[in-house]
Amino acid sequence: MPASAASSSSALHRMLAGFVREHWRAYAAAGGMLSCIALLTVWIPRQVGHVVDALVAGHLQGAALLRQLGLLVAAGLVIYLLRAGWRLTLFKASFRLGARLRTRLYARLALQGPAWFQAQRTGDLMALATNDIDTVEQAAGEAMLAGFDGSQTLVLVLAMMTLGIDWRLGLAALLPFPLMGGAFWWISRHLHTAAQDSLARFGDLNQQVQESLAGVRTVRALGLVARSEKQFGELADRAAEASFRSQRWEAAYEPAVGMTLTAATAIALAVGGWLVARREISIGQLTAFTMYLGQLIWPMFAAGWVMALLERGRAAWARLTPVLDAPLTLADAGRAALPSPAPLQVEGLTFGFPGAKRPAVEHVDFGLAPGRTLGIVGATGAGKSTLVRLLLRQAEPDAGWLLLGGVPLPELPLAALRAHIAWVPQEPFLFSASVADNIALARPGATPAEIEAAARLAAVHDDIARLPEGYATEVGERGVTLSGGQRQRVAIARALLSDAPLLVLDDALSAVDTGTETAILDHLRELRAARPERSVIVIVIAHRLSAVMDADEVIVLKQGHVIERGTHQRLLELGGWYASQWRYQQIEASLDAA
Ligand SMILES: Nc1ncnc2c1ncn2[C@@H]1O[C@H](COP(=O)(O)OP(=O)(O)OP(=O)(O)O)[C@@H](O)[C@H]1O
Repeated sequence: MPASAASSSSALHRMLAGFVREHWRAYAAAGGMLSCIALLTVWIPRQVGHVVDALVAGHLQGAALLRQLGLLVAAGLVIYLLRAGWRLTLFKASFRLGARLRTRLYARLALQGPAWFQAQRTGDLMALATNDIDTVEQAAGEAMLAGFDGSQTLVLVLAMMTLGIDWRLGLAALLPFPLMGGAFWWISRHLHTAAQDSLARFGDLNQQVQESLAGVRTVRALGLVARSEKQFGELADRAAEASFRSQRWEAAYEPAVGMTLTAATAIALAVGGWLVARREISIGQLTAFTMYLGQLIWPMFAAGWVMALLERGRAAWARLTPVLDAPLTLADAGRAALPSPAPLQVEGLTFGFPGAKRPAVEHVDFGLAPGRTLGIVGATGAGKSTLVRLLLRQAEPDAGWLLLGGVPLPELPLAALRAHIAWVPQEPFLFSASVADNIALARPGATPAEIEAAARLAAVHDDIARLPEGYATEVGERGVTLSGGQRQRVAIARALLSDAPLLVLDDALSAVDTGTETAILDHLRELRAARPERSVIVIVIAHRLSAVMDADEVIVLKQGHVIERGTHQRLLELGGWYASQWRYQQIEASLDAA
């Protein structure tokens, strides 16, 4: 076995052992049921042997015969019930492992920053969350129990064959088995590599699906459908081939079992026939012996199956652990409580994306008291969204501080920080759910009246009322497609409903017209005037300066630096970038109106 396979195998075993220890009751219950099944299973041939011998000798008739047969049927029924019982008990536990791994993966992803995601492929991460975790789950469920069941059946059946019937016959029939062990070892080695390759190809295919779907409009518009189809076809073929190779190695277990058992049966009949002729064993005993041989099929198949499941589990675990154990780009160790109201303080903030020539923001300072509004403007690429990323702790600053309520952000629990901020990005995401559910996302218990009130504030109520089923209309991937401006306003309604004390509109009004923009900003102002005690901080990032003209302070960013700051009036007087941009936008607006 290659070194990597060996280390992934021991890592998988360690993880599974920990899980079994934790859920020992479920495993013990399932193991107990399997032991009863095994005992009953070996009892049946022995009983059949006695019945055959008694029939041959003419001792068994009438009610006694019926009773014996009834006992056999009852044993079959109990076996059936116990089999259903262990499956239910065990699979419940292994599904829990799958759910736990998915949660762990998800929690890990939530704590990684942009630099880490840049090095990952979305399709691969999706494959890990689905296919690879399913595979590990099978190793914790089917593989563990089939392994346990197979081994105990093997021990019991062998004991019955050698000690219960005749040890010479038992040993002779076992002669072909070491050959099968060798074949299993050889098949497993190849299966590990094939399984790893198959999982990786599935990841590639997933990645292509993800990219194709995300870029389907571009692909169509550029007339690249044929090229994209060809690429997809090639990856699908490769994934199918890799899966086939893995299945082929799995299938190789079966003939190895079949050939071994045929050889063992031939030897048993020859040696057994000789022993019967010498009257050292009875015909009934030979019958029972061949039945026992038949019962070895299950442990043999179980061994092949378990090996296949474990090899696939190891391959999947080897792909999962680098993601699960990747060093976090964001630590979530903060335990400080967030004071309320919490002013925001930004001091000497500097951050550069990995590999970038210059920082995206550099030495940025500003302070925002509760209840105040800050406008952030600047040319595209000036660093506006990067500031928000740092505020949401999607990335860590290289230097400087962000403090909320006087507490540096890393000292706050990440969940508390993110719950404190309602962030509306330029291209908000709507989930496949109703409009109402999308708005209520941040406050699932919100009443329809509260949802509607938020939609009115975001100036989207009338648009929603015109949808086929109003607020119940499904939107997102599987529903009605809303326009960019409608999506932005639904997201603003979602943010307003959340009641978070810090609202960030990150170019979130870019797709709405100036009239609607004014209406939303007026609503916001009225809302804050009506509830001054909430003292919400608002940060408005915009290209259109009309969106920030009422802010308490506006900062102008250029190449990551604050080049101008002040109120709208003060900036106009300054006669710099803001003033010329304002004049330009005024002319543009009057031309549009004309
Ligand atoms: N994920 C990233 N990786 C590397 N560089 C990035 C990344 N995101 C942004 N940048 C760079 O950081 C700088 C600031 O980008 P940012 O998105 O903050 O600008 P912005 O002012 O919000 O621009 P826009 O108005 O176009 O949204 C730009 O030079 C941009 O190219």
